[in-house]
Amino acid sequence: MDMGSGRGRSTAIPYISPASLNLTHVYEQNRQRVQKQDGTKAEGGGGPSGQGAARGKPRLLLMGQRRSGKSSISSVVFHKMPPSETLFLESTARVQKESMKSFMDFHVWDFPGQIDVFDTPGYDMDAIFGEIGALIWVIDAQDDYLEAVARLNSTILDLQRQYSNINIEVFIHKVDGLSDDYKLDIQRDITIRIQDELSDHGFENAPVTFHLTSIYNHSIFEAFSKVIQKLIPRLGTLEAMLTSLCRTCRFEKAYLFDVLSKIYIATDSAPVDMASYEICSDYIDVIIDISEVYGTWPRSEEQRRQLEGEPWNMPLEDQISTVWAESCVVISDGNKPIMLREVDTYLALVAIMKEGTHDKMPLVNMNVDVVVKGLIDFFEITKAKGQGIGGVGPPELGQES
Ligand SMILES: Nc1nc2c(ncn2[C@@H]2O[C@H](COP(=O)(O)OP(=O)(O)OP(=O)(O)O)[C@@H](O)[C@H]2O)c(=O)[nH]1
Repeated sequence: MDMGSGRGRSTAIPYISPASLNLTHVYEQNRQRVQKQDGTKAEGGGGPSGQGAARGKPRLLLMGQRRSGKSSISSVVFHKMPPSETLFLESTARVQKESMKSFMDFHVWDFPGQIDVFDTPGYDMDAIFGEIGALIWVIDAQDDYLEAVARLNSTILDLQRQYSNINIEVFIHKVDGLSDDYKLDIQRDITIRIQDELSDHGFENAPVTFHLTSIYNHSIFEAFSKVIQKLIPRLGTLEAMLTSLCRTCRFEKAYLFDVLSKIYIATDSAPVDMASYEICSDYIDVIIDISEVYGTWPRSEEQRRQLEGEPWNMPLEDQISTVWAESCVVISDGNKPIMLREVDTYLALVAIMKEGTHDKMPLVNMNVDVVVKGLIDFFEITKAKGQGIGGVGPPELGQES
C-alpha cells in the first residue's frame, strides 16, 4: 500500500490514494448496510430527563443498584477523577447524559440506581436501547448482591425480547480488598445465577460478559477497553496492523490507546498482561505531564534559529524523525525501551520493545511511521462522516529491524 506518494503535488485535481479509495468504498458499503438495518427504527426522543442523543453514536448505559459505583466509574475513566475523591460524589438523581469526544464519539448515560427504566412509565425504550452500544450493569461485590442480580436478570430478559443485539457487560465492582479466591467465587456464583435464569426462559446465547473491576486499579480501564473494542467494526484489521508491527519491529506488546481515557482500543495478538498495560498507560501520563510543563511543538523564532544554527546547520524538520509527538525511554529493569507515538489528537501508539533493541530506533521509527499513517487512514474517512468505523488491509511494513 503506497501511502506516501502523491503528497505535496500541486495539481488542480486532488490526489486520492488507493488506500483512501478503498476506505471510501468500504465506508459506503458499511453505511448502506447500517441504513438498511436502521430503516425501520424510530428516531429517539430521550427519557423524561431531557434531550435525545444524536443518532449513529454508540452509547454506553451505566445501570445498577444505588451506590454500586456507576458515577465513580464514569468520573474516574472519563474525567480523570482520583479514585479517593469519589467518596464525596452525591447520589445521581436524574439520568446524566454525556457526549464523549474521542477517536469515535460516543455517549455515556449514567442512570440513577433507584430507577428501573422498564418499570417506570415515561421512558422511551427505543431512545435508550435503540442505538448500538452496551449496557454496563454495575454490581457492588462488597455488598449483598442478590437483589442486584435479580434486577439484572429481569432487565436482561426484557432486553432479550426487544433489543437482543445490545451487549450486556456485567461489572462485578469494588473487588479491591477481596481475596483472589473470593473474587472468583463471586464471579462464578453471579454467572451461574444469570445463566440459569436465562436458560430457564429459553435464552441460551445471550451476549452477557462478566468483568471483575475496581476504580482503585487498572481493572476498570481494562474492562472498559474490552467493552469499547466490541463496538469497533473491523477491529481485526487494527489488530493485524499491530501484530505485524510487533513482528517487524520485535516489539513485545503494542497498544493503541485513547489518550484521554487510557482505554486501549486495540492491541496485537499476544495475550494482554496487566503489567504491560499498566506500564504503557502510566507512560502516557508521564508524557502528558511533561508536555503540559514544557509545552508541545510551537517554538519561538529565536529558539528555532538556535536549534537550526551551529553545530547542526540544518532545518529543524530534517533533524527530527517525525513531526508528531514521539518519545522513548529505556526501563532500567530488563533494559526494555518503551516507545510512544502520537497518532492523532486522541490516539497514541505505545509499545514495549524487546531487551536491547533501542539501537534499532531508526528502523523502528520508519516502520511505526507506516503503521501510524495506516491508522490515520483507517479512522479518517468514517470519522469525517460521523458514523461507525471502516477499515483497510494492514499496511505493508518496511525492512525488519
Ligand atoms: N472500594 C471501592 N469503592 C468504590 C469503588 N467504586 C466506587 N466506590 C465507592 O462507592 C460509593 C458510591 O459510588 P457512586 O459512584 O456514587 O455510586 P452510584 O452507583 O453512582 O450511586 P447512585 O448515584 O446513588 O446510583 C462511593 O463512596 C465510591 O467511593 C471501587 O471500585 N472500590
